Order: sequence, then C-alpha cells, then structure tokens
Amino acid sequence: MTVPRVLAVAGTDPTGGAGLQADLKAIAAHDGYGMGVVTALVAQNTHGVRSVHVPDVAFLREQLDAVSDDVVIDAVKIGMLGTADVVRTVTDWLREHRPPVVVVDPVMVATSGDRLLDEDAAAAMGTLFALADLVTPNRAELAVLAELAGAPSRAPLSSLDAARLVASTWDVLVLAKGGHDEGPTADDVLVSPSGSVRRFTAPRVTTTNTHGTGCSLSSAIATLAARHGDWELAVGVAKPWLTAALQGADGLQVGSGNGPIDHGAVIRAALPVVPTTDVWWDDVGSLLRSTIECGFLVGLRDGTLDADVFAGYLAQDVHYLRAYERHLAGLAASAAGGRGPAAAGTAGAAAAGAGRGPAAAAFWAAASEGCAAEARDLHHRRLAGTHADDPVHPTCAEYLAHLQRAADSGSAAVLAAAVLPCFRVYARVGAQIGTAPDGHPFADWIAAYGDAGFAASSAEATRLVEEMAAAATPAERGRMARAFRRSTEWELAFFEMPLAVPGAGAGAGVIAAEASLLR
Ligand SMILES: Nc1ncnc2c1ncn2[C@@H]1O[C@H](COP(=O)(O)OP(=O)(O)O)[C@@H](O)[C@H]1O
Ligand SMILES: Cc1ncc(COP(=O)(O)OP(=O)(O)O)c(N)n1
Repeated sequence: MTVPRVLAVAGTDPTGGAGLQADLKAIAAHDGYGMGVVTALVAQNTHGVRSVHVPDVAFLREQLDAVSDDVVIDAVKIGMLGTADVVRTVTDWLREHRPPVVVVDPVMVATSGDRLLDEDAAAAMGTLFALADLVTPNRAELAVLAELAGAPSRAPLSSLDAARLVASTWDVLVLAKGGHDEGPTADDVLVSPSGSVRRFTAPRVTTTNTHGTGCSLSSAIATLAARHGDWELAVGVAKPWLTAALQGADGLQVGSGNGPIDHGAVIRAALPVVPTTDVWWDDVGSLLRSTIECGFLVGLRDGTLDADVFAGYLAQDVHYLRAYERHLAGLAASAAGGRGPAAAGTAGAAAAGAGRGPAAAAFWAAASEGCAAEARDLHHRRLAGTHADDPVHPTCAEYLAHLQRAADSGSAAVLAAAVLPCFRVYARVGAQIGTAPDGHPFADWIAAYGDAGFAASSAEATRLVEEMAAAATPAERGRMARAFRRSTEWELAFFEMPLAVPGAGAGAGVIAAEASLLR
C-alpha cells in the first residue's frame, strides 16, 4: 500500500491551527504525504483574522499545475477559497485533473466571525460541489448551501433536510458537522445523494480550543478515503482522532484566544517514551566503544598490562575519588535540602524538587562514603610504597576542573549529570570485561568493576538524573547533556592517560572548547 499523496488547496494560518498548516498536520497524522497550494495568505491568530491577501489567480493556477504536472495526486482537500475568481480557477483545474478523492470544506466564516469567502463567491461554489465526492459544511455553512440549492430562506430546513437537499442537488456526499450544536455529544451526519444517513457520534469536549477542527477533519477524511477507498470508514476513523485532538488541545498552550487542537495527540500516545539519559547514552556510543577498546582496558582484561602502569593509574584514581566523593556529598546535601550546588538556586530541576528528598540524599551520601572507602583502600593497600605520592596528572586535573565547574554552576542537576558517566562507564566496562579466571593479575579489580551492587548504584544514579532532567528547563537540560558528554570524554581520556606518550597530553584532543560547557 503506498502512502496517499494528498493535496490541500487552502488559505494559511501562521499560528498553525487552521488552514493549510492544519491540513498538513492532519494528513501527516494519518500517514499521508501532504502537499499544499495556497489560495490566500491570511494574517490571523487564535483571536481572529487581521487581514487577507489573495494572490493573483494566474499564480494560483501555476501552483496547481506545478503539482499536477509532476505528482500523482490521490486525494485533494479544498478549504478556504476567498473569492469567486479563486473558486473558478480551482474548479477549472479540478475539471482537468480530478483526483480519485475530492473533499470540499466550504469555508465561509471562521468561528471568530471573520468572513473567509466573499458573498458573491458562494454562488460559484455549486460548480465546484458537482466535481466533489464529499462536502463538509458546519451548521451555518449548511444553511447557506441549502439556500443556494433552493431552500426557502424564510422557513429554514432542519440540518438533516438541508443536508439531503444539498447532497441531491449536487450529487455529492454531505457531512453535516455538529460542532456548533449543543448537547453532550458532537454528532456529524453523513448524508448521501439518495438521502441515506449515517450518524457519527462523539462526546462533546469541553474546551474553547477548537480552532481548525473543520480543516483538520476534512483533511483527515481525504487521507483516509484515499487509503481505505470507503467514505464511512474514513469518517469513522477521523472522528475519534479529532475528539482525541480536541481532548489534548488545552495542553498545547498555543495563543491566548481560541487555540488549536492537538494534531499529534494520538501519535504521541503511541510513541515509545525514550528516557533522556538513554538519548545521552546513545550520543556517546562511539566514545564508549573507544573506551572499551583502549589499550589500558585491553591490557587489564587480558592481564598483559604492566603492573607499574596500573599502579600509576590507581594513584590518579585516588586523586579523582577524593574530589568525586566531595561532589557526591554535595549532591547529598542538595537532595536533603541543605547547602549544595542547588543552593545557589536556579529555576528548573532543583526548584521542582526532582531528584531530592531523603531517599535521594541517602543514595548520594552512601555513594560518597563508598568512594571515600575506596580511595583509602587503594591508597593503603595497592599503592603503599609505589605511586602513593604521584602528583595529579594534567588529565585528571582537567577532569576534576570540569566537575568543579559543574558544581559551581549552581545546578544540582548539571552536577548530577556530570558525575553520572563515572557510574555508567565503569558499570559498562565491568559488564564488558566479565569475570577474570583464577590467578589473573587484576582479578580483584575486574571483580570490582563487575560488581552487581555497583551496577545497581549506576542504575539508581541514572534514575535520579532522569528525574532531574524531566523537571529541568530546556536550557538546563542542555547543560546537563553537555556536562554528561564532556564527563564521558574525560572518562576515555582517563583510561588513555596511563599509556599516553608523555607530553602528548592524553585526552587533550577530545576535550576542546571545555570553557563553553556551562554557559
Ligand atoms: N467541543 C467539541 N467536542 C467534540 N467534537 C467537536 C467539538 N467541536 C467541534 N467538534 C467536531 O469537530 C468537527 C468540526 O466541526 P465544526 O466545529 O462544526 O466545524 P467547523 O470547524 O468547520 O466550524 C466535527 O467533527 C465536530 O463534531
Ligand atoms: C485559512 C483558514 N482556513 C479555514 C479557517 C477556518 O477553519 P475551521 O477549521 O473551519 O475552524 P475554525 O477555526 O473556524 O473553527 C481559518 N480560520 N483559516
């Protein structure tokens, strides 16, 4: 089955709620390929129409021809036409290039009360309807069309009778929309030229954000009719989609007047939720591969690493852990509501209370104590008499300076993102290395990397950072992402450091533009 190629011929709405912009969203929401020919440029927003500019009809014809000369059109939806000249131009083009599905939404007056079709143009609509499969008037538009079809203006017909008259007059299906009716349901009635009727009912949504419902419904129907080849199926699928879009409308917060419906509501509900920290993790995929494959870890895994090189690495790890321990303690204090990186008070994650509370504080405090114990153990047990007095290597110093900048940023969320790679990279390395055979020179170290308890800590740290990212402002989330990426780069540099050629500056190449990190 090919993706339906659906052309919308319509006016514009720069706020994206109605007209061509809404048409394209509705077509995309139904897995169609949307195309657009502009009949009128409308300066409007959620409060109403400010002005309308109708380009020369010769140019309109050029747009229409540009599409039909090149693309097979499976369906066309016709919306705002504006003037009688535009109606005639579109009608002439349609006569020559009639696609298999033609839906006309006879846009005359916007809900705001603004006219979108000249009075003399309404009369010209009849010839267009005769070329259409389906016409979708709202209540007021149906009354005008019924009059055009000969209904007496002094004794208005019921909606159903008006729809029957319009349908039989122009031999077209009519969907009489009930959005402006009252009652607990919003019912649309599909009437055929022979007078048969099918009612489509939906709960009425309590919202003032209904801008563009008619445009969106007709485009959805056109797309679905092109796919299913059946009008009742098309309306039956479009109607609950529109109801869901109305139910999501208040959440959009677009404009302060009658806002748009949420065209993405149904699709969004079906999309998998991708945790932010997973997005960050994928972003550093190549760094992780380089880390796993670096000479130091390969030597550690196969036991060929020089013992003195390893001791030199551990000496730097002790320097690192002592600072890292302080940052974890800072996070614990901040989570407990005391002094810490969030105390400087940025809006965002910390202000929203994310990643805070006694459990979070206890986690960071325990991690900090674990670090301190690890540093002591390394210093006394593995380094005694060897590298115990090694100065801080520039790579280690730069990594720590990066963590310090994160701590000084005033955002606990940014610091939490900066400390996270140490958890995650080590847990990943542990999982990758697996277990060492008996007698392996680095067996105890490899066991520490692969410890299940450490993997669980890494998962908990990730969960807390995820919570903070969810509550952060977009700007803060961006700073978190950069802090995480930069720390992961430093993790690689740290592993490369022991075998780096002196003077080559391990990691210096990867860590350019560090200064821009927390701006
Ligand atoms: N508050 C609402 N709750 C549910 N459906 C609605 C609501 N308002 C409009 N609709 C539906 O939106 C579609 C457009 O209807 P309508 O508002 O009558 O047309 P128009 O947008 O052209 O004025 C119809 O399917 C109608 O039933
Ligand atoms: C350019 C343009 N076309 C049509 C409309 C009217 O949209 P409609 O879907 O009928 O919804 P309302 O906003 O009138 O309820 C428009 N405003 N602009």
